[in-house]
Amino acid sequence: MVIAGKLCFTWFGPTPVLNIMDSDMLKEIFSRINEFEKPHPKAIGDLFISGLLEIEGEKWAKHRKIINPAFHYEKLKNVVTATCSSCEEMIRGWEKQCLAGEVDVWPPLQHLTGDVLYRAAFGGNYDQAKSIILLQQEQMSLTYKVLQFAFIPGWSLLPTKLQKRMKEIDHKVRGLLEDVVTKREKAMKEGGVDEDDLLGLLLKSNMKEIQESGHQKGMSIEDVIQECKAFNLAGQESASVLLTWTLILLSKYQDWQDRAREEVLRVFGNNKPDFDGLSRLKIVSMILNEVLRLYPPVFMTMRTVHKKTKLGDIQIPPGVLLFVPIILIHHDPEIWGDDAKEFNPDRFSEGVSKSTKNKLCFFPFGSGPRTCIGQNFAFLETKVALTLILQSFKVQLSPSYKHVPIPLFTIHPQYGVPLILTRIRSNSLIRN
Ligand code: HEM
Repeated sequence: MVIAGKLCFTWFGPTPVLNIMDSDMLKEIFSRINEFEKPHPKAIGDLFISGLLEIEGEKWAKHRKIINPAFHYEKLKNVVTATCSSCEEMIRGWEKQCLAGEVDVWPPLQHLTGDVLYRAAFGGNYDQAKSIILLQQEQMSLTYKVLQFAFIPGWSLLPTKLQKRMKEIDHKVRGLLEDVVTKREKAMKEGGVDEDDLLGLLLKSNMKEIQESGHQKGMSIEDVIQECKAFNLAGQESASVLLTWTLILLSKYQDWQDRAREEVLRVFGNNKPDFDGLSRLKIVSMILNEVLRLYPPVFMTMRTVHKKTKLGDIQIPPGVLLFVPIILIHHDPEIWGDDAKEFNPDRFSEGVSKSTKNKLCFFPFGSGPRTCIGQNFAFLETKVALTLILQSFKVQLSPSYKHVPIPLFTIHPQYGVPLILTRIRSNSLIRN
C-alpha cells in the first residue's frame, strides 16, 4: 500500500514495514541514530552478523572510535600494497588458465578480497583466512534460507537442521578467529609486534583498558573476536561483488573498458599502482560509481523504530521496520532520467553531488554516522585490482555467461562470471 509519494507500507511476517524512498526522510533516518537504530539480527534468528554491524548506542560509538584510526585515508596505504601482492598472484593464475579457454573470475575475486582484508586488517593471509571465509559464506546462504521462514512466529526457536548447522558454523568461526586473535595478542605481549592495523588497534584498546583500570571495562577479547567476525563479512563480500560487476560491465561496454585502460596506462604506465596516483583515476572512479549505482552490493539496509517518533508528517509507532531499498532508489527514472537502467558513467563526470543534485539518492555505502567505515578501503582495493587487471588483459564476456543477478545479502552473479581474457602484454608481471 502506498501511503504518500515515496512511502510504501507492507508486512514482513508479523512485523509492520515502511519502505522509504523519499530523499528528505532518508536523511532523517540516517542521521537520527538514537531513534532509528539498526535492527538486531538475532530478532530474525540468525547468528552470523556481530560486532559493529549490529551493536547500538554507546557501545557502538566506543567501538567505532577505537577502530576509526585504522581507516583514516593515509593509514590505508597498506591496502594498496596488500592488493598488489594478492592481485599479482591471481593474475599469474589467470595467465595460465586463459590459455586453456575462459576463466570464471567470480571465485578468484572472492579469494582476492578475502586475502586483501586479511593482509591489510589482520596481518595474515588468505590461507589462514580461507576456512573462516568459506564457513561465513555457507552461513550467509543458510541465513538467507532462514529469512524465508522468519515470518512464522516461533520458527527460529525450533531445533531444525538448519539452525543446528548455523550454530555449528558460528562456533567454528569463533574458534578460528580466537586462534588468530590470541596468536597476535601473544606476539604483542612478547613485544615483537606493534602494528596499527585493525586487529592491532582492537587488541591495543583491550590491553590499555586492562592496564588502566586493572579490570576489563572496554573492549573485551570477546568484543575483539566479534569485531573481526563482522569485518570479515562486511569487508570481503561486498568488495568482491563490486569488482565482479565492474568486470562484467566493462566486458559488455568495451568503449568504457578502452577508456579506463587508457587512463590507467596514462597514470601508471606499466608500473604498479601507487597510493597517490589512484586519486588521479577519474574515469575509473566514474565507472565504479556507475557500477555501484546499478549493482549496489548491499542493495538495501534497515532501521527499526524503538520509541514513538515522527518522520516528516507521519507518526511512527515503535516496532516498525524501516526498509531502505538502496537499489530501487538508484534505479528510479524520476531521479536518474529515462536511461536510469543503462550503464552511463558519464552521469558522474562532474562528481557525485552534481549528478544527484545534492539529494540523498546515491548511497551505496549508506549515509550518516553509521555509514560504511570501509568505503575508502573498498575504493582503494578495487582501483588497484582494476588497474592491474586492465594493464594485463582485455576482458570479454564468454558466450556461456548468463546474466542472472541474485540478491543473497549482496547481489551475486548466480551462474558465475566466465570471461575470455586476452593477454595484452607478453609478460604481464608488473614492474615495481
Ligand atoms: C564495495 C564495498 C562495500 C560496500 C558497497 C559497503 C556497503 C555498506 C553499507 C550499505 C553499510 C550499511 C550502512 C547503513 O546501514 O547505513 C555498510 C556498513 C559497514 N561496512 Fe561496508 N561496504 C563495503 C566494503 C566494506 C569494507 C571493505 C569494510 C571493512 C574493511 C566494510 C565495513 C563495514 C562496517 C564495519 C560497517 C558497519 C558500520 C557501522 O555500523 O558503524 N565495508 N557497508
